[in-house]
Amino acid sequence: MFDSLKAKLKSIFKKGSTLDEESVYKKEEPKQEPVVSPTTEKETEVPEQQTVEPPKEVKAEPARKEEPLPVKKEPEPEEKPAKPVKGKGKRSSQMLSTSLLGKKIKDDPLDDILDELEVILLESDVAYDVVQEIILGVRNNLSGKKYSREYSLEEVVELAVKESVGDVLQVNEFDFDAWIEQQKRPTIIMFVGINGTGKTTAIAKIANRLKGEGKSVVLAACDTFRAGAIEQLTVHADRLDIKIVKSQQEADPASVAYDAIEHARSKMRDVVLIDTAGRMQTNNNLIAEMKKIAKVAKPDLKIFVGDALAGNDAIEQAKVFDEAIGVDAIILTKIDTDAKGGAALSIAKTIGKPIAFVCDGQEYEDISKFDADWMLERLFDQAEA
Ligand SMILES: Nc1nc2c(ncn2[C@@H]2O[C@H](COP(=O)(O)OP(=O)(O)OP(=O)(O)O)[C@@H](O)[C@H]2O)c(=O)[nH]1
Repeated sequence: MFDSLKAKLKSIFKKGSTLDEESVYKKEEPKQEPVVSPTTEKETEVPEQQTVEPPKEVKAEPARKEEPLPVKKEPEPEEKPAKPVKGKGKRSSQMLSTSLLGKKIKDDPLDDILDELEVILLESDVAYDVVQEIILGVRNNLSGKKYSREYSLEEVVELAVKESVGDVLQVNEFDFDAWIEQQKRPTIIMFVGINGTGKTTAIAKIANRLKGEGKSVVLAACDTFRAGAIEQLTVHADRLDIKIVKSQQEADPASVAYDAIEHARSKMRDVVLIDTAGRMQTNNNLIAEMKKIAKVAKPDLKIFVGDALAGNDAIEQAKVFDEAIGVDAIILTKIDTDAKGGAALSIAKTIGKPIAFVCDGQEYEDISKFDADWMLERLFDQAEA
């Protein structure tokens, strides 16, 4: 998963270690007052700096003035924050130097690294606007800042990139489980997307998940365009022992949705999952059909299912469905075979809709809730393994 992007990012972090740095030294011996660096964000070290006063034994030996003890040239106490815990919650600002000593990354080599990062992200199918936002974030995190000597530049660059990517991912998150608990019964969820993206499989995975939580589920086989689609959903319904409402091929899909919802209402079922036809998103009939189903079924949630491998195309498809019926959330499939990660990184930001789940295989259990930490762990922490 995301292997190519991970490997390329790793090469960028390594370049961090060869970055030109300039050491920053104090201009003159500080007096006893602590000097606060402009980049200091926490004053937690102040007490330590105040105790820089001579240790006890010096006080005890005032007479030895004639032979001064060698004064340490570097009395400047470096701040001692905990070593970075790679991953969760770490901010690059915690690596900033709070003392007069530190190191700064020079701007020219930083520009080279950022240029390379831009190419890597674009090659990985990250949407252009999202790439620019990530680059700007990294620049803001690194440029002109003074870092504690405690960290290698490799660590500093990695954390700056990770933080910037995390900011882009954190735009909006969607807790499906919490959401569904607050809904009326039956809750109606409609799935849209072009064919072959894994829509039917994703519906089966969600159905299995809901069933596992004790909810009763009805499937609505509204892809009446393709006979195979009805059969495929029926196979899942049988395997999962879930009710399916279906009709003949070429029946009106909106009427199938209506029947499924009526069935769920009369039998007091919890959730109706509506499968819809695929085809290309540019097909006007398809879009008209989606609008009609949405009008009749009045879904509580409309989920766009996109194939992660499609990269920027998945984003374009999502836009079309969003304009037509208003998408509320996204499921990205086949993430297990996606080396680039571009769609996962940029679809939510570009469409302004959250990724609810990602699917990473063909088994019912191969579905995970998506959030920024999930993505960051796979892109960065596993890259160190
Ligand atoms: N590797 C992998 N394969 C998947 C995943 N999700 C679905 N597939 C496979 O992708 C193929 C298409 O999946 P479907 O669920 O039939 O796709 P669909 O969007 O319903 O397609 P239509 O019925 O043609 O509209 C199937 O072979 C699935 O087993 C996934 O997360 N990972």
